Amino acid sequence: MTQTPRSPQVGIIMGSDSDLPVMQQAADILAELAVPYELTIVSAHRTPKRLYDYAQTAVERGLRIIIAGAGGAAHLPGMVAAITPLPVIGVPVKTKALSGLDSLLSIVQMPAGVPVATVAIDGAKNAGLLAAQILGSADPQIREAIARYKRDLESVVIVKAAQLEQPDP
Ligand SMILES: Nc1c(C(=O)O)ncn1[C@@H]1O[C@H](COP(=O)(O)O)[C@@H](O)[C@H]1O
Repeated sequence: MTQTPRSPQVGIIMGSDSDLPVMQQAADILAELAVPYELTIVSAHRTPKRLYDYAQTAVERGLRIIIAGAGGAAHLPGMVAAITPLPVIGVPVKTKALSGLDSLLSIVQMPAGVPVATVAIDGAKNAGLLAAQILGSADPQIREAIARYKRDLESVVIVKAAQLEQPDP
């Protein structure tokens, strides 16, 4: 399991290593914001016992939020949410056959009582940001890192707008 040095607060899981190019974006933004995370592969379909153990021990291992990404018949986020009391953010991973609409609908259409906060198809970066924002609501250091990130985002757009508005020499 890939881990940052401090005890992880966010668990990032995915159904297959083929999801890694997408799910790595959640890890990257958490690293940028200095939020400790762990990252591994867990599948409701292929490793049901591992899924149960992961979700069942998440709280005692110190996790505060779980980001779960999967493609196709993406049952992983919902099954994790069924087992753990922690908030779960679902990432629908784009598929070849149905462009990720299958993943999106599998994750977003949860029955009442078992929510999964679902981001856009391949929206792993936003999943990481959302996890940091949830943690930041009770952690001033993370909140400040998010505020800094937003200021940077704004500056980039302002600079681009200024370049665009400049008359041709
Ligand atoms: N949707 C799930 C689950 C699950 O929901 O438990 N486990 C694997 N998968 C998905 O199957 C797709 C194809 O997997 P492979 O590339 O390994 O064949 C992946 O996007 C994975 O998330």
